[in-house]
Amino acid sequence: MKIGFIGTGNMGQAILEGFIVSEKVKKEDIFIYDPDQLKLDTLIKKYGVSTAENENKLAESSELIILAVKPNIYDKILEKIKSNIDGKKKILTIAAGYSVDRAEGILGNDKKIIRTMPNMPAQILEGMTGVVFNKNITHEEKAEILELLTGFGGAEEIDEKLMHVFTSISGSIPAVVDIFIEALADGAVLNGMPRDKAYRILSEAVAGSAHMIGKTKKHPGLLKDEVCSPGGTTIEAVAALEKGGFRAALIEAVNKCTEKSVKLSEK
Ligand SMILES: NC(=O)C1=CN([C@@H]2O[C@H](COP(=O)(O)OP(=O)(O)OC[C@H]3O[C@@H](n4cnc5c(N)ncnc54)[C@H](OP(=O)(O)O)[C@@H]3O)[C@@H](O)[C@H]2O)C=CC1
Ligand SMILES: O=C(O)[C@@H]1CCC=N1
Repeated sequence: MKIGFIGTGNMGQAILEGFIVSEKVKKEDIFIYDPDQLKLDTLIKKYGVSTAENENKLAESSELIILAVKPNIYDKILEKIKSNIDGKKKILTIAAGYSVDRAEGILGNDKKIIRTMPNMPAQILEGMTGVVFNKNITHEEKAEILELLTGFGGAEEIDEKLMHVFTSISGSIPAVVDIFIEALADGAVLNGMPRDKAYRILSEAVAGSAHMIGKTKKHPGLLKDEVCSPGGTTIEAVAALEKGGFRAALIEAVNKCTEKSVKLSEK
């Protein structure tokens, strides 16, 4: 399948890298367009992909078009390329708060639209992508797209009304985890550990703890209890977090993030 990227910023590049590293897509089948020529030149050199003169040329030569620009220019770009989108091509969106309805409103409800919410670990094949298909995507096409997206991590079809909260707990979550690890490393540095060593240890310890939840299927509260020895070290950390409002801050973070996705969808 010929795949075109409109926009090769942070997320576009992460997906591009995911396709190449996973070998799900041949470099000859990838086209990219971005107004930043320097960015294009770097990516062409790095991945051996091709560029297109503009958004319309890219749409003409691609069967699947990935719109990887900021949400505020989605309408403009879709308007621009719509004459090149027939009933066979597929448009894949990745923007926060950009509904299937909105894309259909511009392209027509006879077009094939896939709304996704990927996340940055796609670039190391450990991404998580939420997917919504419009009614024009066939059963076979759904399987083909899910197979493509699982090349760079997990992918699952979700109900579109859950896409706002999915954005909070998957699309945006790398930033939350990054802050969490950075702050924990500050604590380690405070106690004399070199920062690079702390980051290396934390990335393993945090990944392992996260995998425990998925693999053991135990309740996270139970896993926490198993770590807290009576009168031991961990319960001191737990007490400090509760005192600092850690849980409330995280709940509010998910809530605010979800609200913002809703707001973006109302624009
Ligand atoms: N970053 C993330 O972790 C995630 C992002 N997303 C979604 O991905 C989308 C992109 O975000 P992100 O990658 O972070 O943003 P970036 O700003 O990093 O990337 C957007 C890219 O699009 C380029 N661009 C601007 N205008 C055009 C145009 N007319 N044609 C082609 N390219 C254009 C920009 O160039 P220039 O910089 O020169 O303007 C930039 O390179 C957003 O819709 C966001 O909601 C979804 C999940 C996770
Ligand atoms: O911050 C954003 O709006 C995008 C969507 C999810 C992650 N980054």
